[in-house]
Amino acid sequence: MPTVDHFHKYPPFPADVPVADLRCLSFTKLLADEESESERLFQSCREIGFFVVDLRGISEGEAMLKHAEIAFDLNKKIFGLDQEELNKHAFQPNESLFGYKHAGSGKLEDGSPDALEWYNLAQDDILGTSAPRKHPQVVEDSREAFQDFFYHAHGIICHLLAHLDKHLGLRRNTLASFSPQDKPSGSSLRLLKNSPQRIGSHRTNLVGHTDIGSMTMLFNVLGGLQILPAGAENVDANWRYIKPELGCAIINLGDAMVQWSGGVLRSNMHRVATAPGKQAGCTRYSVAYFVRPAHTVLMRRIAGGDVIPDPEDGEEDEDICAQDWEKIRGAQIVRGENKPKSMGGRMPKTRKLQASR
Ligand SMILES: O=C(O)CCC(=O)C(=O)O
Ligand SMILES: [Fe+2]
Repeated sequence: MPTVDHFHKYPPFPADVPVADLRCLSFTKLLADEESESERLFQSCREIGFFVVDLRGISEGEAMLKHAEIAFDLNKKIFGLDQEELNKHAFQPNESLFGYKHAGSGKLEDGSPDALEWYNLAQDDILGTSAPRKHPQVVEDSREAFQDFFYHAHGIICHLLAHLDKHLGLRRNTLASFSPQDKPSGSSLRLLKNSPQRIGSHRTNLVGHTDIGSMTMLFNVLGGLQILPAGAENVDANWRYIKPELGCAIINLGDAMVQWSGGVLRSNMHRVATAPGKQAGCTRYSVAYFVRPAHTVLMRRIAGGDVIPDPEDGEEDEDICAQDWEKIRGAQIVRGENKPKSMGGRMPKTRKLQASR
C-alpha cells in the first residue's frame, strides 16, 4: 500500500523470490491518454489480466492512496475487535457474502481449511443503494470514510475501463455503464487479514481463484499474493509473487470481462500464500475493491465492432443477468463443479497488436 510509513514498518520484500513480471503503468499518463501507456494497459489485460498502477504525482491518485491508507487503519481496528464481536457479524454463505469470514471457513485445493479472515462491506449498503446492514460500531462510525473510498476507487476504475472501451472498439463509457454506483450490484470492499505464519512456511492461505466481477483494485503492503503465469501448470513451483510497490495499486480483471469481451480480456488465477522471507512473521492486511456489474446487466459478449470475436461453432452466448450468473458461478465453485482456471487471452478479431512492453 501507499505510504512510505506503512512500507517501512515491515521487513522488506526479499530480493530472491520468483516474482511476476507485471507492467507498472503511470496513472498520470493514463489520465493524459498517452497512447503507448494505454497500449500497455490493453496488452496487460489480454496477456496477464493483472497490472500495477502508480497513483503518485497526481491529485486524484494521491487522494486514492489516502483513502487506501484510511482503509488499512480501519482494517486493523476491525480485526482488533474481540472474536465474539466479529462472530456476531459472520457472513451466511447461502444468503450473502457480506460481513465477517473467519479463518478456515473456506477450503484449499486439498480440502484443508484456508487461513484468511476478511470483513466484506457491500457497496450498496455503504452508498445507500440497499437497506443498511448492521456492523460493529467501528464500521458504523466510519461509514463516511468508506463512502469516500467507494467513490474514489470507482472513479479510478472508470478511467481504466475507458481505455479498454477504446481498445475493444466500444463507445466510451460502455464498460463503466455496466457498473454504475447507484444501481444494486455485488460490488464490495474487502478488508483482509492473515495472521503471522512460521518463517519459511509455504502454506497457501487463500485458495487459487479468479475474481468473478469486472475489475479489482487491490492494495498490498506485504507480499503473499501470487499469480499463475499463462500456460503454466498449477503446481507450487510455477506460482509467482506479486511484489507490492509503494504508491501503487494492483489491478486485475475478473471473469465478467472475459464474458463481455468474447474471451479477449484475461481473468487470471491468483492466490494468497504466506508472505516471503521475514514478512511471514507479520500480520498481513490487504484491501480490495471488487467491482461487479449491476444485477440486471446481461453477461453476453458485446456484439458488433471489429475487435470482439464472434462466437465460434458450438459457442453460445446466454442472456443471463449478472445476479443470476454470479449465483450460479458461486454455487458451482462451492460444489467443486467448476474448478477455477484462468480464462481469456484470445486474439481480437482484426486489430493489429503492437509489440511494445
Ligand atoms: O489479499 C490479497 O492480496 C488478495 C485477495 C484476493 O485475491 C481476494 O480476496 O479475492
Ligand atoms: Fe481475488
